[in-house]
Amino acid sequence: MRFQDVWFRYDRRAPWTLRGVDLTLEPGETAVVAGPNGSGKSTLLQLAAGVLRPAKGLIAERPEVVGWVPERFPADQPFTARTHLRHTAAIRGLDGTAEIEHWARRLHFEHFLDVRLGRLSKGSAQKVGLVQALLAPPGLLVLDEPWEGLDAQTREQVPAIVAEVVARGGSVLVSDHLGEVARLPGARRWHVRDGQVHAGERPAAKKVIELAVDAAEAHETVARLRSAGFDVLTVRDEVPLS
Ligand SMILES: Nc1ncnc2c1ncn2[C@@H]1O[C@H](COP(=O)(O)OP(=O)(O)OP(=O)(O)O)[C@@H](O)[C@H]1O
Repeated sequence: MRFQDVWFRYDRRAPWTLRGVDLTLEPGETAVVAGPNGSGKSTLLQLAAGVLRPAKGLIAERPEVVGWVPERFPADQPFTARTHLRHTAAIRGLDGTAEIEHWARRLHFEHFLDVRLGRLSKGSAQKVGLVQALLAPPGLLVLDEPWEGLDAQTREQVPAIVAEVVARGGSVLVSDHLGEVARLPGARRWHVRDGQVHAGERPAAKKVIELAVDAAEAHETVARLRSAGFDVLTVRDEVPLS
């Protein structure tokens, strides 16, 4: 996907939010959008997702299936989570039953599938917001502050979900306030400031090494690895081989 000299403002008399943005996101690439509050991160993501249109310029080669997870999932709808997800699947040309069950199991929300969206907590609604973007494998996944509002268990899943989209050749664009970038190995950084976007270098290819330590030493080992400059991605209990 390519941004070609993209300009955007919310109103014809308003100042430009973004000016002359030129960017490329390759298939299989992840970019993390950073920048001060109000700099235009969400605006950039909405342009990428096709939710907003540029006033000038062009966004070329946007993949056909775009999964868009807004910062706040609009939960004021008269549907249950299941009905909402079924509608979304139908728009994608899918039956969706198997996909909805898969994601409800994986993100632990089978118990509220038949609860109306308006009655869900913010975090629960965010899960539905995440899943509606994943029912059909996205060629582009756009995540606006994906860690915000999600419970810890679901947050742990975000890097794995991103990795799965990328492994299928999809691209991922994610904004990040909470400094969780380190958990997305290989991600590029796009910095938004004063209406312009500066793309950082493509990071060198990395390998992920799994290692096991005694539970009592886990905390200290993580601290030692981090202080030595390594990105510690996950810490989990050992799953015994069956
Ligand atoms: N719907 C809108 N109508 C008018 N102005 C808007 C609208 N949405 C955002 N803006 C303005 O556009 C600018 C960029 O907003 P945007 O939400 O893209 O920034 P952001 O970097 O994502 O901010 P934050 O870090 O606070 O989420 C801000 O000045 C904001 O007030």
